[in-house]
Amino acid sequence: MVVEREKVIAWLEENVPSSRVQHILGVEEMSKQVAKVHAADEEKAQTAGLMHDLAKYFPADQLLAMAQEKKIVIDEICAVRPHLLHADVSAIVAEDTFHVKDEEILRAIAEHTLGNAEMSKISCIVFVADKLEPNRGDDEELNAMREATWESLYRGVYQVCDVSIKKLIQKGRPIHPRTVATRNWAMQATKV
Ligand SMILES: Nc1ncnc2c1ncn2[C@@H]1O[C@H](COP(=O)(O)OP(=O)(O)O)[C@@H](O)[C@H]1O
Repeated sequence: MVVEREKVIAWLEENVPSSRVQHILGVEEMSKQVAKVHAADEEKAQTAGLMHDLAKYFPADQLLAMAQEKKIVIDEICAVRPHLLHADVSAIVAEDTFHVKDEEILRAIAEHTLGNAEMSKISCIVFVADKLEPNRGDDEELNAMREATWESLYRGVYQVCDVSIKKLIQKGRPIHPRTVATRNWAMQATKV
């Protein structure tokens, strides 16, 4: 593995609640499996899955300060909801604390919540695994997205975007435009 897995798990056990560690391990495993099915680098997918939520429980002021220090663009929605920066900040922790240098892994961590148009396969894999790993539950909607993902990674991505957008609308929350761009891109990508 690119990083020392046991060290990351020990760090997570200190910094996130045990239910979140279970989710993270679920994302790690599902990322590896999806990578295998879709002929992507399994080790990179697994590493990005393991590290995607390092900063999940950092307080808002810490997320904002770390993002500012690294010159990450803090747009209007992230300014109002700094929690969305946990993805970018997790990539910072992966690089600074665990010395991850691989750009594809770092991008996959940074893109796991909002997605991005033109995502790499590794980014797509972590994006869907975060929403679909087994600890997320077992209802019809989740299972349909899982089926789609095994058949076509891009179909999985756009279906996950659809459901995320639908849930944000139901809760009356703002929708980050990057997730809309991700949906449109992934939908197009299923046709080529
Ligand atoms: N595309 C988006 N636009 C705006 N808010 C979002 C978007 N995606 C997720 N969120 C919000 O960000 C928070 C964290 O999302 P996420 O990391 O996916 O949640 P979790 O892993 O805890 O289920 C949630 O409150 C969610 O509503």
